Amino acid sequence: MDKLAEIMAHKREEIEHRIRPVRDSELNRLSQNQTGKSFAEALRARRGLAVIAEIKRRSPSAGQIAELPDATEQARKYQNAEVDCLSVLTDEKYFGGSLRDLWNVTDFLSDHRRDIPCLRKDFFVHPIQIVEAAEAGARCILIIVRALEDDEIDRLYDAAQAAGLDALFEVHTERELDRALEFGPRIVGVNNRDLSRFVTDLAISELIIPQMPDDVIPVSESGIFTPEDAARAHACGAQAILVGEALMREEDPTDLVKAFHQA
Ligand SMILES: O=C(O)c1ccccc1NCC(=O)[C@H](O)[C@H](O)COP(=O)(O)O
Repeated sequence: MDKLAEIMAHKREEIEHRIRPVRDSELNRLSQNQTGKSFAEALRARRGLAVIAEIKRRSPSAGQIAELPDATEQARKYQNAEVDCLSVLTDEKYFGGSLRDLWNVTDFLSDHRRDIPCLRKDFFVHPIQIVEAAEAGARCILIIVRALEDDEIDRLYDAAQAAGLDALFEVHTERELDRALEFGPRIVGVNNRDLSRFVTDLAISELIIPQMPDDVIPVSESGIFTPEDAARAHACGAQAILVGEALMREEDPTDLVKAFHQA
């Protein structure tokens, strides 16, 4: 079984005991709690290349990346570095994150009056995860096109919109982009990493991003380490990059974020 399929199978099992019906009225109530900029607005507000900085302790491809007892320490570094959005990995088994991390990070940001929208980075299969994301203060969820059936994508995107959240549609091939566009997404990320084989290649963004329509915000994700990598993403049309490992390995990510913004 490839790694993404293994993770999705685990996720379906993990959330089984939390599944319950999620009504539109509950999602609409959650949408009324949203304050500040949406995820899409924060990406559009940046002149130059926007940076979505990820809090990522470990991953299946890289192994251990950072010892991080408290996710808010990384959020503080990212806030000081003036990133545009955060991505908080909440999967425990494969990435060492938790929903508690997301709660802590969004509490930290609101205590410091910082309007930095957060993505709940997890493997979404059911609207209950969207309820959890909205309750924990996320402004965006992830839809991995390859991992889901059309009816699941429909259900997740409807629920996200009803809860007032954006959705980052993630694709890795031209066919997946065609599928994603059927749902009218506002934000589409091209994952440069093949999640089955863990080969990372920025040429995937260079192939797919130019094919996106003008009303979509294109994001290049994974394998971006240097300002030159960011410049490649920007040159092919990315409005934003999503970066985990490179920023997590910096003691102070400020200079690297600045270089990414200017790439
Ligand atoms: O990163 C992995 O090894 C991975 C494996 C299987 C599923 C998802 C995976 N990563 C999720 C991501 O999309 C990345 O964390 C994100 O794009 C940042 O990537 P990077 O800058 O290369 O850390």
